[in-house]
Amino acid sequence: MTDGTPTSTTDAESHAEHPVDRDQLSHATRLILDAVGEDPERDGLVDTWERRVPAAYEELTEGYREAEKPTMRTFEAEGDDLVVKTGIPFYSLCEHHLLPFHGTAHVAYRPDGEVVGLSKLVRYVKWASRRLTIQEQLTRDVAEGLHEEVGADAVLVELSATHMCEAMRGVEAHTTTTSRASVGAFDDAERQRFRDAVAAEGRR
Ligand SMILES: Nc1nc2c(ncn2[C@@H]2O[C@H](COP(=O)(O)OP(=O)(O)OP(=O)(O)O)[C@@H](O)[C@H]2O)c(=O)[nH]1
Ligand SMILES: [Zn+2]
Repeated sequence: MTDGTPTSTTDAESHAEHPVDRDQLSHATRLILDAVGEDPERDGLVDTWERRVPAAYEELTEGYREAEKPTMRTFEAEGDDLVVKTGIPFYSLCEHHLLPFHGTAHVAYRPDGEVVGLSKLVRYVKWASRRLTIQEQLTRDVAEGLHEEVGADAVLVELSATHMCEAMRGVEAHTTTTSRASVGAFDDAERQRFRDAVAAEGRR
């Protein structure tokens, strides 16, 4: 359980609203190509630094921009039974190597008079993932973000991910890392229900 606050500070609130500077991204990409011994002017690479990489980075860092945050419409609903959603795919970038880590998110929340559209849980995880971060921080960002957005009593989040910085380079091991974060309290029966739902997802 990730109860402490991770040292990484990648939550959206810690960043001023900052539009992407496409020219700078283009310049930086050209420098990287040059630095690794490529010819940025060869046919196959001109569009890469001029257009493709800047556009890709703009998309992959949408999580810094509140304007891109999904609208979390809620509906009044009676009852406080746990809502559990498993198997949400996500893709993020590690802040250490700028390489992807990706996997599956599972979220649960106890409603407090309101529920949120189910697709919004998926959209929120995808949006929050689009930052440079570490897995533990992303897990906490999703838990705290959903708590605030949904107005839920309590939120529980589990992420399972594979890190390309471990798989493609460095230790060169394709492993799975699991992290959890929660806001509010859950009783034993609720935790068991969450574990059962996650386990059932793993068997699908
Ligand atoms: N806790 C945590 N560590 C991560 C995450 N993503 C990458 N790392 C680790 O960050 C560490 C960075 O270690 P450093 O020694 O600073 O960098 P490095 O020399 O590139 O390390 P190696 O990857 O071991 O080659 C590595 O152990 C990575 O596996 C993450 O999401 N959470
Ligand atoms: Zn990394």
